[in-house]
Amino acid sequence: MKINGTPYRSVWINEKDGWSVHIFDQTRLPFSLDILQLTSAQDVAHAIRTMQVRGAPLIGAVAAYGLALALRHESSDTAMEEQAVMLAATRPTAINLRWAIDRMLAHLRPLPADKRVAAAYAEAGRICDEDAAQNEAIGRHGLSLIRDIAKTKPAGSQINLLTHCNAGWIATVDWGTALAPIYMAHDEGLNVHVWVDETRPRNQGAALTAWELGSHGVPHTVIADNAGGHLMQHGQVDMVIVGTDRVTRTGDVANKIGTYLKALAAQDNAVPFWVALPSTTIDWTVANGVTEIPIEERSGSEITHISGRDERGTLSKVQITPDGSKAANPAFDVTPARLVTGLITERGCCAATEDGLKSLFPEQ
Ligand SMILES: CSC[C@H]1O[C@H](OP(=O)(O)O)[C@H](O)[C@@H]1O
Repeated sequence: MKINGTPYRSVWINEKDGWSVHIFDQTRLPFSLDILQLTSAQDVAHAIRTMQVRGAPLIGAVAAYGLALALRHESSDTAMEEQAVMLAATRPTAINLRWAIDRMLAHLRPLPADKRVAAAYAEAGRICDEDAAQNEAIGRHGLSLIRDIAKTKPAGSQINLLTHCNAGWIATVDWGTALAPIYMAHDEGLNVHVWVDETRPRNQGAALTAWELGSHGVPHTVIADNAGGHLMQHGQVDMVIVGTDRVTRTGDVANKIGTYLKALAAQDNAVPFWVALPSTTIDWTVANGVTEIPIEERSGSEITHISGRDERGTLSKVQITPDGSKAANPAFDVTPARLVTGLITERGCCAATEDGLKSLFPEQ
């Protein structure tokens, strides 16, 4: 996507040296656009753990380059396996991370050690190109849903969408998942408006989705996480569209904490609840999301403290809870398939069911 007219992806190889990896430091957005140069697998692991880089497809792509960086240092079998385990362990919920590492290992294990570095960069590049193409396709399929909503409303009236967290281009290599259809609808002239859940505690909505939509000129309103149900009760939401970190073969959806509550409110108000995902986010080995998907528990300090820009324009962090108060911070929840209207994938839309997914992915 473009930033001030310049096209960017959210991960790229430094053209000056041809091997170091560039990402945006997403913990500094929306107030500062800082490019981070990653030169080792340890740099990549730190960036993923601290959420300088985040978003299910993107952490998979960056971890793939992390393995390439590791192989530049040492390309033996033992070193490669050890670094792969280290990178895969950086965050537990998004299946894309495991998927990307497994794909890299399957490609690299058969190769002699002296061929692995070049092959790793090439495969990581393919992972990036495929993600961007898949998300563009998700955009086209999701666009048809938004067009259908437009047909049910008076010509030109506002189409109100609600999204949770950030599933935009900066959560992927390009285009995004939940936001891709929104960008395309806006670009073709549909009158879309987005309710942006702030998405406590890391505020990916308030900081990242709002920044993305504002940069692209898409009308949007940031709301408290707890406001969505009220808006749905008052007919202010035509469709909920979110991303995901892992979808089971039966259609259960793991996503940022709070998604489940939005799905409950959507069902109670007969608001369509759609989930956008590339097939790299499907975990075909898991049937029951609630009992089988590992939920990341992050530091309580993300609850007790909040970051932002103060009145002097300085990025700072302040405490918002009393000294000594405990905090619990599950980072994801699982929305049962029964609450999901449908899934938007690169191959089209389907029901959030095993048959629905198999209809699009019969090879599985
Ligand atoms: C397109 S995947 C976006 C997905 O990833 C986010 O999690 P995090 O910001 O913790 O990496 C969130 O669950 C989004 O829906």
